[in-house]
Amino acid sequence: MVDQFPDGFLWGAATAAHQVEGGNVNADMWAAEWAPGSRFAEPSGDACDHYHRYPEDIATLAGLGLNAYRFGVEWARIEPEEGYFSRAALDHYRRMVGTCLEHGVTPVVTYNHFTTPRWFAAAGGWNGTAAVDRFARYAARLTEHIGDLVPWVCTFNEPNVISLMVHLGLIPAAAREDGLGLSGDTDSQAAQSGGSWPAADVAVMAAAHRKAVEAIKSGPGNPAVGWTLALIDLQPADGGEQRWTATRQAAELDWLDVSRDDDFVGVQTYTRERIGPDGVLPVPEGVATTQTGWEIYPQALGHTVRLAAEHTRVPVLVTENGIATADDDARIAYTAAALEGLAGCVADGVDVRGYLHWSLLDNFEWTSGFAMTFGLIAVDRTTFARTVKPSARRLGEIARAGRLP
Ligand SMILES: O=C(O)[C@H](O)[C@@H](O)[C@H](O)[C@H](O)CO
Repeated sequence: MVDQFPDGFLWGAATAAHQVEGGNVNADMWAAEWAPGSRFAEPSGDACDHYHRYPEDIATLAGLGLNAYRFGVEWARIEPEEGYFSRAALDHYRRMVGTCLEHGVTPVVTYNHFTTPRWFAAAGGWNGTAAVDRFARYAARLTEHIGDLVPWVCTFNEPNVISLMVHLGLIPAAAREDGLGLSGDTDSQAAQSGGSWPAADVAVMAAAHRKAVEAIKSGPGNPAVGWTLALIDLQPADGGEQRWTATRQAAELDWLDVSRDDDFVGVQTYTRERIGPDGVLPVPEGVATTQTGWEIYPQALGHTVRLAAEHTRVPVLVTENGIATADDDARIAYTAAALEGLAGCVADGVDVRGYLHWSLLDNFEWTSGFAMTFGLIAVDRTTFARTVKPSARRLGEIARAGRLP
């Protein structure tokens, strides 16, 4: 069994601003959580209060033996009103980066993880005329303030997520048109779940990404820049070859094409979907699934990392991988099997730079609320007290050893 990882490999965990910080009142998503008929199981509210407790959480991550932390910056805090940039918020995120560096933890910073300021969503979101310039201006202003300290920047988290859900038939094609801007079209599922999720059109998101990369590259520091992609391990089932080819091309390969001009591609994988002639096949009876109803299929990661590397020819960073479960032994087994697949990639010469587990904390899983527990650390929903799970210690041991047990 191959089990070795290269020196300097990034071992860590990931979070997103809206899912852990709390009190994100200027975000489009916040409004949608409280809207009548909202699709959210519950509002994010204080989430994990990470906005205040990040020093403790980063210290815990470092104490476990992990050396990297992927977190998101909340645009709605940085630019609560169009053209007005909050110095206090910029300073907050510079302190977060500083806290990572103090603990010898490499910060991997995501500039946009689904949520946007209300004013941006109200202006049509990603299909709004000035979306590209607005995002680039925000990226430039943020880079000016933290760029000198940040070695890894993800412009977008899963810009292909809506495209993937549309092509897998998980949300209505209508989402393709309105780009989930606040078009007032409350019928479309995603519109009810609020805000401006990424546009389904790769060209729209690629344009915003490319202009942001230029802004970041012309700022202080010399970060590696890329975006992260939701890569489900799509597999053709009997008679599904044609549909599989079309789905993979539109929802994954077209987006990977964009990464060819980047410093790296962030791979985010949890499971597989089998594509039959009429679409996604249900998980067979008796096959183990997660709290989210996904098949427990850790082998998916090795498959998608190989796909991303072969298709882009750029280094791969695993920016998300994990399992929603209350059974922490299942999390330990899942992570070990996923890492085995990743070690196989490394042994075959695939340029993999790191593994960031989703998630550092049990957190706000969007419309599912807090019921889905992906965390290496449990969070008491009343006191916010943190409890480190055995899976966190196990990942720390693997990180320290740089190899699988
Ligand atoms: O994929 C996403 O939607 C995000 O990147 C995360 O925000 C999720 O919480 C995670 O993937 C588990 O679903």
